[in-house]
Amino acid sequence: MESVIKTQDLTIAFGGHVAVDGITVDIPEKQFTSVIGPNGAGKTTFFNLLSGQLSPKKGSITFNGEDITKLSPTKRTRKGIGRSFQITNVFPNLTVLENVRLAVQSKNKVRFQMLRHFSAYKQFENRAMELLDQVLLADKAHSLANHLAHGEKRKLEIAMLLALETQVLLLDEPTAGMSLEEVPAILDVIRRIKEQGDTTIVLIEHKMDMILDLSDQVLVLFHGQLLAHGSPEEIMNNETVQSAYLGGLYDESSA
Ligand SMILES: Nc1ncnc2c1ncn2[C@@H]1O[C@H](COP(=O)(O)OP(=O)(O)OP(=O)(O)O)[C@@H](O)[C@H]1O
Repeated sequence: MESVIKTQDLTIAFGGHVAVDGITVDIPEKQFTSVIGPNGAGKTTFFNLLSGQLSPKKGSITFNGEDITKLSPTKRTRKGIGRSFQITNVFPNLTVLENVRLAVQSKNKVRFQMLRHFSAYKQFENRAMELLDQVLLADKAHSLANHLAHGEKRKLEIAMLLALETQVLLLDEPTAGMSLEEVPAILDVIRRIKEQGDTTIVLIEHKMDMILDLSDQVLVLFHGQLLAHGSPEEIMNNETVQSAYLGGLYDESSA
């Protein structure tokens, strides 16, 4: 299987604290990779290194074989690594549909003047509607963005991210802060993207049932290091993982 992202000895420290410590890993193309680990394990920092928000102290990242270690977040997005909060340029006083249409336009690098052609405008709007359908938010297309509930805002972010049509999606706890009723809809959205089969998805999550259900590969971080990686079954049966982390977590979540 081809790797789309490879990291080599990726390391970053904040002060004396090594938050990501020598991570060497392959993210396979068109697969679903989850990143798990206890609080403070370095998951978000690892994402920040992949998306370019942070620069490593040591090590490298390649994307489709090209060294991107020194590229800015914007350049990485253009190359095909999309991360939801990078594009959270949600305009609160525009409608949901207008927000997604603007994201579609930005992907197509279309300036305002071109929109005088009604057909171009309509084409982008249709694409935006398709995306809203995909994230189960079509019924809110004409609501103002700032009138959305928290879970709906996360769906809008995902629609805007999908508008960029990046090869890789980095999703950092997409269900965080959601009410229990909102979670299944987001799960559904993520499952649909996975089932379409052309996107590489990397997900940080704490919800183990979600990870076991969706993942092809699981990376376990612990104190900034890659403790284990493998299929969900391999991870569940890995004794080191169980004693370091999963045992406690599972007891907690099934209690
Ligand atoms: N900008 C920063 N400055 C200083 N320390 C930081 C910074 N970002 C992260 N850290 C520290 O690095 C470590 C890893 O943090 P990180 O947020 O990556 O963990 P995480 O696995 O995503 O945790 P959580 O599950 O709680 O989100 C933590 O000890 C955190 O306090």
